[in-house]
Amino acid sequence: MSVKLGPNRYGKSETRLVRVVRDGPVHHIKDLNVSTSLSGDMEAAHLTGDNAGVLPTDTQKNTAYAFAKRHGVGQIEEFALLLARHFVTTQPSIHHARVEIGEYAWSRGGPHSFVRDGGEVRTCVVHHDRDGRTTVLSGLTDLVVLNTTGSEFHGYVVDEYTTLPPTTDRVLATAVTARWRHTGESESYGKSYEEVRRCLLEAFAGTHSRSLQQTLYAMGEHALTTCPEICEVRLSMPNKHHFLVDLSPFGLDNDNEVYHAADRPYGLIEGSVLREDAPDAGFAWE
Ligand SMILES: O=c1[nH]c(=O)c2[nH]c(=O)[nH]c2[nH]1
Repeated sequence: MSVKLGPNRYGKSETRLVRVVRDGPVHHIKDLNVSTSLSGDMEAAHLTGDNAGVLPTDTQKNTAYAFAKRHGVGQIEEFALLLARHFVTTQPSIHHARVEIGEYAWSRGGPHSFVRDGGEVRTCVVHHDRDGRTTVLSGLTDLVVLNTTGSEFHGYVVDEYTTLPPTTDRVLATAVTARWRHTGESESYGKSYEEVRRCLLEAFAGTHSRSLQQTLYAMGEHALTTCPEICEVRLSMPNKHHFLVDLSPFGLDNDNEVYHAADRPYGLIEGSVLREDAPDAGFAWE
């Protein structure tokens, strides 16, 4: 039997990096989770154990720390691009770099004191290859949102297993994971991020929803029609079901007031919304 090496990549995942900038008595922090993944001439490493082309994952981690000191950490997309370009341009054996960063937000509690903001994480995924092709995704995870009305679900398929009652007024709640693709390299990733996030929230709150699918599309559409620098939005939204509790055993009615917030199972609604003329995504989503 004959076998061969298929697609492969390697790197250091989840390097936790905190950069403090000491501006006199006022300090600033950036709190990152950096994952690097490299690929290229790795046949020898896999087939014969020859590591001559392998940049150790430990070195990849060190590079992230050294770059945080040397270059500082601005927008996560820019830091990811810096690292990706460095690996590809300095190592002949490395043909492609993927750098993913999550940024945890902290609010100021004092000149040198900070309070972690909720569970929401800003994210990016950057690819760069030796032909100079670069792609940038920005995004967020765990943006938890809830509407107490303005959501219906009815008119769906009913078969012999359907028990779900139709509703014209329900709680709609989800934890949004969103990623959006930049058409080129952006001038201002920070401003772009704030604007896309604002659009997602505005559409979630402002859409009279007949399903989470319809809300998902409205969110992507609003971001794309407002932000010219992006061409595709991918959303993953668990339907965090809120079930009305039957209070009749206690002689109480329940007119959409008391719910059981179930954590599982949950519906998972996922989709992509893109411009008609969006350029080919290439390796952006890999
Ligand atoms: O918005 C919804 N979409 C569905 O596809 C679905 N399925 C379900 O049971 N509840 C819901 N809600």
